[in-house]
Amino acid sequence: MEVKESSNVELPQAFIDFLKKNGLDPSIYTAADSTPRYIRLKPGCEAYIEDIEAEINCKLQKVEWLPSFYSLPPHVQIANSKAYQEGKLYGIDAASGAAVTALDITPGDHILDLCAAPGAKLCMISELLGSSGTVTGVDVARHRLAACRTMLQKYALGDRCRLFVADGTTFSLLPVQALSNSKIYSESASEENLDTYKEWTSRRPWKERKKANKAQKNGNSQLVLQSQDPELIFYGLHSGVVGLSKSKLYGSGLSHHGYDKVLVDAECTHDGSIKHIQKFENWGWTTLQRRVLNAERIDNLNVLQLLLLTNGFKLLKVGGYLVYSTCSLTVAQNEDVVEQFLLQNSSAELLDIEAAKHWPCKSGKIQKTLRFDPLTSQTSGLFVAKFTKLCT
Ligand SMILES: C[S@@+](CC[C@H](N)C(=O)[O-])C[C@H]1O[C@@H](n2cnc3c(N)ncnc32)[C@H](O)[C@@H]1O
Repeated sequence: MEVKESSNVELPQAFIDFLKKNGLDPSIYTAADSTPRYIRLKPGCEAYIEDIEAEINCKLQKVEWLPSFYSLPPHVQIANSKAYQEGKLYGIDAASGAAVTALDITPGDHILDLCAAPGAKLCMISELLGSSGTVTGVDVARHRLAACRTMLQKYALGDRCRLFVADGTTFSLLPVQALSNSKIYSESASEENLDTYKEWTSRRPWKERKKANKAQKNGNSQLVLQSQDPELIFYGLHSGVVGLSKSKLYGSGLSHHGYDKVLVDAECTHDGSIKHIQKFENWGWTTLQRRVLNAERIDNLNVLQLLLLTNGFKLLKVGGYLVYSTCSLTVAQNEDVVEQFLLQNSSAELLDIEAAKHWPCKSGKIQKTLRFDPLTSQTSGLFVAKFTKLCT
Protein backbone atom coordinates (compact mmCIF):
# COMPACT_ATOMS: atom_id res chain seq x y z
CA MET A 1 0.00 0.00 0.00
CA GLU A 2 1.25 3.49 -0.78
CA VAL A 3 0.79 6.17 1.84
CA LYS A 4 0.49 9.93 1.52
CA GLU A 5 2.13 11.46 4.59
CA SER A 6 0.61 14.96 4.53
CA SER A 7 2.32 15.87 1.27
CA ASN A 8 1.87 15.50 -2.44
CA VAL A 9 4.75 13.07 -2.50
CA GLU A 10 3.72 9.43 -2.51
CA LEU A 11 5.94 7.46 -0.19
CA PRO A 12 5.77 3.69 -0.48
CA GLN A 13 5.03 1.77 2.70
CA ALA A 14 8.41 -0.01 2.59
CA PHE A 15 10.14 3.38 2.55
CA ILE A 16 8.04 4.72 5.43
CA ASP A 17 8.87 1.58 7.43
CA PHE A 18 12.56 2.10 6.63
CA LEU A 19 12.38 5.75 7.79
CA LYS A 20 10.63 4.80 11.02
CA LYS A 21 13.08 1.99 11.72
CA ASN A 22 15.91 4.49 11.31
CA GLY A 23 14.28 7.14 13.48
CA LEU A 24 13.72 9.49 10.53
CA ASP A 25 10.67 11.70 10.47
CA PRO A 26 8.80 11.24 7.16
CA SER A 27 7.62 14.85 7.43
CA ILE A 28 11.04 16.06 6.20
CA TYR A 29 9.88 14.85 2.78
CA THR A 30 6.73 16.97 2.82
CA ALA A 31 8.74 19.74 1.16
CA ALA A 32 10.24 17.39 -1.40
CA ASP A 33 7.79 18.22 -4.18
CA SER A 34 8.50 21.94 -3.81
CA THR A 35 12.28 21.56 -3.45
CA PRO A 36 13.83 23.68 -6.18
CA ARG A 37 16.18 22.41 -8.84
CA TYR A 38 19.65 23.89 -8.67
CA ILE A 39 22.14 24.79 -11.34
CA ARG A 40 25.72 25.95 -11.21
CA LEU A 41 26.71 28.54 -13.75
CA LYS A 42 30.26 28.19 -14.99
CA PRO A 43 32.43 31.16 -14.01
CA GLY A 44 32.39 33.83 -16.67
CA CYS A 45 28.89 32.88 -17.85
CA GLU A 46 27.07 35.41 -15.63
CA ALA A 47 26.55 37.63 -18.66
CA TYR A 48 24.23 34.96 -20.11
CA ILE A 49 21.78 34.98 -17.19
CA GLU A 50 19.22 37.18 -18.95
CA ASP A 51 19.39 35.09 -22.13
CA ILE A 52 18.95 31.90 -20.11
CA GLU A 53 15.98 33.37 -18.25
CA ALA A 54 14.33 34.39 -21.51
CA GLU A 55 14.91 30.97 -22.96
CA ILE A 56 13.53 28.95 -20.05
CA ASN A 57 10.89 31.59 -19.37
CA CYS A 58 11.72 31.77 -15.71
CA LYS A 59 13.91 33.81 -13.31
CA LEU A 60 17.11 32.29 -11.97
CA GLN A 61 17.12 32.82 -8.23
CA LYS A 62 20.62 33.40 -6.86
CA VAL A 63 21.43 31.08 -3.94
CA GLU A 64 22.78 33.63 -1.48
CA TRP A 65 24.71 31.10 0.62
CA LEU A 66 26.49 29.37 -2.27
CA PRO A 67 28.44 31.26 -4.96
CA SER A 68 27.54 30.53 -8.61
CA PHE A 69 24.43 28.51 -7.66
CA TYR A 70 20.93 29.40 -8.82
CA SER A 71 17.59 27.81 -8.06
CA LEU A 72 14.64 27.15 -10.36
CA PRO A 73 11.12 25.90 -9.69
CA PRO A 74 11.15 22.08 -9.73
CA HIS A 75 9.08 21.73 -12.90
CA VAL A 76 11.32 23.93 -15.10
CA GLN A 77 13.35 21.95 -17.62
CA ILE A 78 16.78 23.22 -18.60
CA ALA A 79 17.99 20.33 -20.77
CA ASN A 80 16.66 21.89 -23.98
CA SER A 81 18.13 25.32 -23.30
CA LYS A 82 20.99 26.53 -25.47
CA ALA A 83 23.06 27.46 -22.41
CA TYR A 84 22.77 23.91 -21.07
CA GLN A 85 23.58 22.35 -24.42
CA GLU A 86 26.58 24.64 -24.82
CA GLY A 87 27.88 23.59 -21.40
CA LYS A 88 27.48 26.99 -19.69
CA LEU A 89 25.65 25.48 -16.73
CA TYR A 90 25.00 22.11 -15.20
CA GLY A 91 22.53 20.69 -12.73
CA ILE A 92 23.89 20.04 -9.23
CA ASP A 93 21.99 20.14 -5.96
CA ALA A 94 22.99 22.94 -3.59
CA ALA A 95 23.73 20.43 -0.79
CA SER A 96 26.20 18.67 -3.13
CA GLY A 97 27.73 22.08 -3.84
CA ALA A 98 28.11 22.58 -0.09
CA ALA A 99 29.96 19.23 0.28
CA VAL A 100 32.44 20.28 -2.43
CA THR A 101 32.80 23.76 -0.89
CA ALA A 102 33.70 22.09 2.43
CA LEU A 103 36.86 20.73 0.76
CA ASP A 104 38.26 24.30 0.61
CA ILE A 105 39.82 23.69 -2.78
CA THR A 106 42.66 26.00 -3.72
CA PRO A 107 44.49 26.17 -7.06
CA GLY A 108 47.35 23.70 -7.22
CA ASP A 109 45.63 21.07 -5.06
CA HIS A 110 45.80 17.39 -5.95
CA ILE A 111 42.30 16.08 -5.33
CA LEU A 112 40.88 12.57 -5.15
CA ASP A 113 37.18 11.86 -5.68
CA LEU A 114 36.82 8.23 -4.61
CA CYS A 115 33.17 7.63 -5.69
CA ALA A 116 33.08 10.04 -8.59
CA ALA A 117 30.29 8.96 -10.95
CA PRO A 118 28.14 10.29 -12.48
CA GLY A 119 30.24 13.35 -11.79
CA ALA A 120 28.46 16.58 -10.87
CA LYS A 121 30.73 17.05 -7.84
CA LEU A 122 33.79 16.15 -9.92
CA CYS A 123 32.84 18.90 -12.42
CA MET A 124 32.59 21.45 -9.63
CA ILE A 125 35.90 20.29 -8.13
CA SER A 126 37.56 20.65 -11.51
CA GLU A 127 36.11 24.11 -11.98
CA LEU A 128 37.27 25.33 -8.55
CA LEU A 129 40.74 24.00 -9.20
CA GLY A 130 41.28 26.27 -12.19
CA SER A 131 44.53 26.07 -14.07
CA SER A 132 46.86 24.22 -11.68
CA GLY A 133 46.73 20.98 -9.70
CA THR A 134 45.04 17.71 -10.65
CA VAL A 135 41.83 15.74 -10.01
CA THR A 136 41.63 11.96 -9.86
CA GLY A 137 38.17 10.44 -10.16
CA VAL A 138 37.58 6.80 -9.20
CA ASP A 139 34.45 4.68 -9.48
CA VAL A 140 33.84 0.96 -9.50
CA ALA A 141 31.06 1.18 -12.13
CA ARG A 142 32.57 1.51 -15.59
CA HIS A 143 29.39 2.68 -17.35
CA ARG A 144 28.80 5.35 -14.71
CA LEU A 145 32.39 6.57 -14.95
CA ALA A 146 32.04 6.70 -18.74
CA ALA A 147 29.09 9.07 -18.19
CA CYS A 148 31.35 11.12 -15.96
CA ARG A 149 33.92 11.33 -18.78
CA THR A 150 31.18 12.56 -21.15
CA MET A 151 30.25 15.23 -18.63
CA LEU A 152 33.85 16.42 -18.22
CA GLN A 153 34.19 16.64 -21.98
CA LYS A 154 30.88 18.44 -22.47
CA TYR A 155 31.81 21.09 -19.90
CA ALA A 156 35.47 21.26 -21.01
CA LEU A 157 36.53 20.49 -17.46
CA GLY A 158 38.70 17.43 -18.05
CA ASP A 159 42.05 19.10 -18.70
CA ARG A 160 43.47 18.27 -15.25
CA CYS A 161 41.44 15.10 -14.61
CA ARG A 162 42.18 11.42 -14.83
CA LEU A 163 39.50 8.78 -14.37
CA PHE A 164 40.08 5.26 -13.11
CA VAL A 165 37.65 2.37 -12.97
CA ALA A 166 38.69 0.85 -9.67
CA ASP A 167 37.54 -0.28 -6.28
CA GLY A 168 37.82 2.74 -4.00
CA THR A 169 38.42 0.52 -0.98
CA THR A 170 41.79 -0.59 -2.38
CA PHE A 171 42.74 2.16 -4.88
CA SER A 172 46.29 3.20 -4.07
CA LEU A 173 47.62 5.44 -6.86
CA LEU A 174 49.04 8.68 -5.58
CA PRO A 175 48.88 11.99 -7.44
CA VAL A 176 51.50 12.90 -10.00
CA GLN A 177 52.65 16.41 -10.68
CA ALA A 178 51.15 17.78 -13.86
CA LEU A 179 53.91 18.76 -16.28
CA SER A 180 54.05 22.09 -18.06
CA ASN A 181 52.97 22.16 -21.71
CA SER A 182 56.47 22.37 -23.12
CA LYS A 183 57.67 19.51 -20.93
CA ILE A 184 54.78 17.29 -21.99
CA TYR A 185 55.52 17.85 -25.65
CA SER A 186 59.29 17.47 -25.39
CA GLU A 187 58.95 14.26 -23.34
CA SER A 188 56.32 12.62 -25.46
CA ALA A 189 58.10 13.63 -28.66
CA SER A 190 61.44 12.28 -27.51
CA GLU A 191 59.99 8.91 -26.55
CA GLU A 192 58.71 6.84 -29.43
CA ASN A 193 57.93 4.46 -26.64
CA LEU A 194 54.60 2.67 -26.47
CA ASP A 195 54.93 2.60 -22.72
CA THR A 196 54.46 6.37 -22.56
CA TYR A 197 51.03 8.02 -22.44
CA LYS A 198 50.39 10.28 -25.43
CA GLU A 199 47.56 12.77 -25.62
CA TRP A 200 44.27 11.00 -24.81
CA THR A 201 42.02 9.92 -27.66
CA SER A 202 38.82 7.92 -27.39
CA ARG A 203 40.36 5.28 -29.62
CA ARG A 204 44.00 4.30 -29.70
CA PRO A 205 45.61 4.53 -33.15
CA TRP A 206 45.77 1.31 -35.12
CA LYS A 207 49.59 1.24 -35.05
CA GLU A 208 49.65 1.53 -31.30
CA ARG A 209 47.06 -1.25 -30.83
CA LYS A 210 49.04 -3.51 -33.16
CA LYS A 211 52.25 -2.91 -31.20
CA ALA A 212 50.46 -3.53 -27.91
CA ASN A 213 48.98 -6.81 -29.19
CA LYS A 214 52.42 -7.90 -30.37
CA ALA A 215 53.95 -7.00 -27.03
CA GLN A 216 51.22 -8.95 -25.27
CA LYS A 217 51.90 -12.01 -27.43
CA ASN A 218 55.61 -11.74 -26.71
CA GLY A 219 54.87 -11.55 -23.01
CA ASN A 220 56.23 -8.02 -22.53
CA SER A 221 54.76 -7.74 -19.06
CA GLN A 222 55.60 -4.05 -18.66
CA LEU A 223 52.91 -3.18 -21.17
CA VAL A 224 50.28 -5.59 -19.98
CA LEU A 225 48.44 -4.36 -16.94
CA GLN A 226 47.19 -6.75 -14.33
CA SER A 227 43.44 -7.24 -14.45
CA GLN A 228 43.07 -5.83 -10.94
CA ASP A 229 44.98 -2.66 -11.84
CA PRO A 230 42.85 0.48 -12.00
CA GLU A 231 41.69 1.00 -15.58
CA LEU A 232 42.47 4.48 -16.85
CA ILE A 233 39.52 5.50 -19.02
CA PHE A 234 40.32 9.18 -19.47
CA TYR A 235 43.06 11.71 -18.81
CA GLY A 236 43.36 15.37 -19.68
CA LEU A 237 46.39 17.02 -21.20
CA HIS A 238 47.44 18.53 -17.86
CA SER A 239 46.40 15.67 -15.60
CA GLY A 240 49.98 14.54 -15.08
CA VAL A 241 49.49 11.44 -17.23
CA VAL A 242 50.69 12.61 -20.67
CA GLY A 243 54.40 11.98 -21.02
CA LEU A 244 54.41 9.50 -18.16
CA SER A 245 55.31 5.85 -18.58
CA LYS A 246 52.83 3.16 -17.52
CA SER A 247 55.29 1.82 -14.98
CA LYS A 248 55.57 5.28 -13.42
CA LEU A 249 51.81 5.81 -13.38
CA TYR A 250 51.10 2.40 -11.87
CA GLY A 251 54.25 2.13 -9.80
CA SER A 252 55.14 4.12 -6.75
CA GLY A 253 58.00 5.88 -8.57
CA LEU A 254 56.55 9.36 -8.52
CA SER A 255 54.93 9.07 -5.16
CA HIS A 256 53.95 12.27 -3.53
CA HIS A 257 52.81 12.60 0.07
CA GLY A 258 49.18 11.91 -0.70
CA TYR A 259 46.30 14.02 -1.96
CA ASP A 260 45.65 17.51 -0.60
CA LYS A 261 41.90 16.96 -0.60
CA VAL A 262 39.80 13.79 -0.75
CA LEU A 263 36.06 13.47 -1.32
CA VAL A 264 34.38 10.22 -0.26
CA ASP A 265 30.81 10.64 -1.50
CA ALA A 266 29.99 7.09 -0.55
CA GLU A 267 27.52 4.63 -2.02
CA CYS A 268 24.41 4.60 0.20
CA THR A 269 20.67 3.90 0.27
CA HIS A 270 19.95 7.36 -1.31
CA ASP A 271 17.05 7.83 1.07
CA GLY A 272 17.79 11.56 1.33
CA SER A 273 17.07 11.96 -2.36
CA ILE A 274 13.34 11.62 -2.81
CA LYS A 275 13.81 12.00 -6.58
CA HIS A 276 15.89 8.83 -6.51
CA ILE A 277 13.35 6.97 -4.38
CA GLN A 278 10.49 8.08 -6.66
CA LYS A 279 12.23 6.44 -9.64
CA PHE A 280 11.22 3.12 -8.09
CA GLU A 281 7.60 3.99 -8.78
CA ASN A 282 8.36 2.92 -12.36
CA TRP A 283 10.82 0.16 -11.47
CA GLY A 284 8.49 -1.27 -8.83
CA TRP A 285 8.41 -0.74 -5.06
CA THR A 286 9.42 -4.37 -4.50
CA THR A 287 12.65 -3.56 -6.34
CA LEU A 288 13.23 -0.73 -3.85
CA GLN A 289 12.71 -3.15 -1.00
CA ARG A 290 14.95 -5.82 -2.52
CA ARG A 291 17.73 -3.67 -3.98
CA VAL A 292 17.93 -0.76 -1.56
CA LEU A 293 16.24 -1.25 1.77
CA ASN A 294 16.96 -4.88 2.58
CA ALA A 295 18.81 -5.35 5.85
CA GLU A 296 21.61 -7.53 4.49
CA ARG A 297 22.45 -5.01 1.77
CA ILE A 298 22.48 -2.19 4.34
CA ASP A 299 24.90 -4.12 6.58
CA ASN A 300 27.18 -4.61 3.58
CA LEU A 301 26.85 -0.93 2.72
CA ASN A 302 27.99 0.09 6.20
CA VAL A 303 31.10 -2.05 5.80
CA LEU A 304 31.73 -0.54 2.34
CA GLN A 305 31.27 3.03 3.63
CA LEU A 306 33.81 2.50 6.42
CA LEU A 307 36.28 0.87 4.02
CA LEU A 308 35.94 3.73 1.50
CA LEU A 309 36.41 6.35 4.20
CA THR A 310 39.41 4.49 5.64
CA ASN A 311 41.11 4.12 2.25
CA GLY A 312 40.37 7.73 1.28
CA PHE A 313 42.00 8.81 4.53
CA LYS A 314 45.03 6.61 3.87
CA LEU A 315 45.57 8.49 0.59
CA LEU A 316 45.22 11.93 2.23
CA LYS A 317 48.37 13.90 3.05
CA VAL A 318 49.04 15.11 6.59
CA GLY A 319 47.24 18.44 7.05
CA GLY A 320 44.91 17.76 4.09
CA TYR A 321 41.11 17.69 4.19
CA LEU A 322 38.75 14.78 3.62
CA VAL A 323 35.00 15.22 3.22
CA TYR A 324 32.74 12.21 3.80
CA SER A 325 29.22 12.60 2.47
CA THR A 326 26.22 10.40 1.74
CA CYS A 327 22.75 11.15 0.41
CA SER A 328 21.31 8.95 3.14
CA LEU A 329 19.97 10.50 6.32
CA THR A 330 20.25 7.40 8.51
CA VAL A 331 22.56 7.53 11.53
CA ALA A 332 23.89 4.06 10.63
CA GLN A 333 25.36 5.28 7.32
CA ASN A 334 26.65 8.56 8.67
CA GLU A 335 27.39 9.28 12.34
CA ASP A 336 27.95 5.56 13.12
CA VAL A 337 30.46 5.27 10.28
CA VAL A 338 32.19 8.49 11.43
CA GLU A 339 32.31 7.23 15.00
CA GLN A 340 33.81 3.87 14.06
CA PHE A 341 36.31 5.54 11.75
CA LEU A 342 37.47 7.94 14.49
CA LEU A 343 37.87 5.02 16.92
CA GLN A 344 40.09 3.20 14.43
CA ASN A 345 42.10 6.23 13.24
CA SER A 346 43.70 8.26 15.99
CA SER A 347 45.32 10.58 13.43
CA ALA A 348 41.90 11.72 12.16
CA GLU A 349 40.22 14.80 13.56
CA LEU A 350 36.75 16.14 12.76
CA LEU A 351 36.78 19.77 11.68
CA ASP A 352 34.26 22.58 11.78
CA ILE A 353 33.17 23.60 8.30
CA GLU A 354 33.83 27.33 8.35
CA ALA A 355 31.60 28.24 5.41
CA ALA A 356 28.65 26.40 7.01
CA LYS A 357 27.91 29.28 9.42
CA HIS A 358 25.65 30.67 6.70
CA TRP A 359 24.25 27.38 5.38
CA PRO A 360 20.62 26.39 5.97
CA CYS A 361 21.37 23.02 7.53
CA LYS A 362 21.29 21.27 10.90
CA SER A 363 24.06 19.80 13.01
CA GLY A 364 24.38 16.02 12.82
CA LYS A 365 24.29 13.84 15.93
CA ILE A 366 28.05 14.29 16.23
CA GLN A 367 29.19 17.88 16.69
CA LYS A 368 30.70 19.49 13.57
CA THR A 369 28.87 17.13 11.20
CA LEU A 370 26.05 18.58 9.06
CA ARG A 371 22.69 17.43 7.74
CA PHE A 372 20.80 18.93 4.84
CA ASP A 373 17.20 17.87 4.34
CA PRO A 374 14.38 19.07 2.07
CA LEU A 375 12.43 20.71 4.90
CA THR A 376 15.31 22.55 6.60
CA SER A 377 17.46 23.33 3.59
CA GLN A 378 15.17 23.20 0.52
CA THR A 379 17.76 20.85 -0.94
CA SER A 380 18.06 17.13 -1.34
CA GLY A 381 19.13 15.27 1.82
CA LEU A 382 22.88 15.06 2.47
CA PHE A 383 25.15 14.28 5.40
CA VAL A 384 28.58 15.97 5.43
CA ALA A 385 31.59 15.47 7.72
CA LYS A 386 35.04 17.02 7.29
CA PHE A 387 38.28 15.55 8.65
CA THR A 388 41.94 16.41 8.69
CA LYS A 389 44.95 14.14 9.17
CA LEU A 390 47.12 15.07 12.14
CA CYS A 391 50.08 12.77 11.50
CA THR A 392 51.13 9.75 9.43
C1 LIG B 1 26.52 8.62 -4.35
S1 LIG B 1 27.21 8.02 -5.80
C2 LIG B 1 28.45 9.24 -6.13
C3 LIG B 1 27.92 10.49 -6.76
C4 LIG B 1 28.99 11.37 -7.31
N1 LIG B 1 29.95 11.79 -6.31
C5 LIG B 1 28.43 12.60 -7.98
O1 LIG B 1 28.52 13.71 -7.46
O2 LIG B 1 27.87 12.45 -9.09
C6 LIG B 1 28.17 6.68 -5.23
C7 LIG B 1 29.07 6.05 -6.27
O3 LIG B 1 29.90 5.10 -5.61
C8 LIG B 1 30.23 4.11 -6.53
N2 LIG B 1 30.79 2.95 -5.80
C9 LIG B 1 30.16 1.93 -5.19
N3 LIG B 1 31.06 1.08 -4.65
C10 LIG B 1 32.29 1.59 -4.93
C11 LIG B 1 33.60 1.17 -4.65
N4 LIG B 1 33.87 0.04 -3.96
N5 LIG B 1 34.63 1.91 -5.11
C12 LIG B 1 34.40 3.05 -5.82
N6 LIG B 1 33.16 3.48 -6.12
C13 LIG B 1 32.13 2.78 -5.66
C14 LIG B 1 28.94 3.85 -7.28
O4 LIG B 1 29.19 3.24 -8.52
C15 LIG B 1 28.37 5.27 -7.39
O5 LIG B 1 28.69 5.82 -8.63
